[in-house]
Amino acid sequence: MTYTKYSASGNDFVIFHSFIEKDYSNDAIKLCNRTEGIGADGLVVLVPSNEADFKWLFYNSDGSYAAMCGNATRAVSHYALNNGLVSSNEMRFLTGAGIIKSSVENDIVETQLTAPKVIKEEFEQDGFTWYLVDTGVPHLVTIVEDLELYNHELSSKMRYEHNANVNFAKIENGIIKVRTYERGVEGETLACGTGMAACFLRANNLGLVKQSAFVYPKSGEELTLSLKNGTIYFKGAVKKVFTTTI
Ligand SMILES: N[C@@H](CCC[C@H](N)C(=O)O)C(=O)O
Repeated sequence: MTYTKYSASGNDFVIFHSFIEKDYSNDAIKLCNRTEGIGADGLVVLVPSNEADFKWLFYNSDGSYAAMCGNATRAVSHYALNNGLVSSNEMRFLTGAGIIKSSVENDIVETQLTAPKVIKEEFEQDGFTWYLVDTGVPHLVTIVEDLELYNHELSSKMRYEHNANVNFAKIENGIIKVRTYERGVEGETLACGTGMAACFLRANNLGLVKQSAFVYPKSGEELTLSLKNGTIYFKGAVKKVFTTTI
């Protein structure tokens, strides 16, 4: 079997394609293991679809299934074009959260995420003001003055109480810096696309950023998030790290 490892702003994935649609959660646990496997935050398997160019099956590194992963939408688009699974640099593919549209220009990929849904408006808990939104998967967002306020224990507690990923965001001069605790990785990752989208939406709702903004995750890589007709567009570079046959 041939596997490709990608990094999308530091959020890393093992990707392969197959004609067989089945449960790949055990493969995710083995392949994503950083000591005995390839090592990644998630596994994505591309399978055929009658409705779109292809369908994806996404798993977190602990084997849990997730409906969406923003960074993986960018990595997978690049992979599909590079492996001849699509004939054009513009494509649409089916995820657990719905259809994703994307376009690839060299290493820069822009995807249109699924329409966001607010789950819970502003509420107070443990000394922070939170907002809960589904940008394909659920995300808690709190806006802080200092990203050093990111707290692993609190994030882990909030994650289980709300069954959501947890984001701390700092907004300064119209740019957003984000730290995310991810479900299914059970720790902080270098970037989370749907998390950045949730922080961007919250900041836009509060009037702190315009319809388009630069967002920097923990890795420091630059992403552009834009809001057009109620949907979020997510743009940035991806990197194919290596391909291996095991
Ligand atoms: N890293 C992803 C999100 C992956 C799914 C998430 N961990 C969950 O289980 O909700 C992204 O870039 O959006």
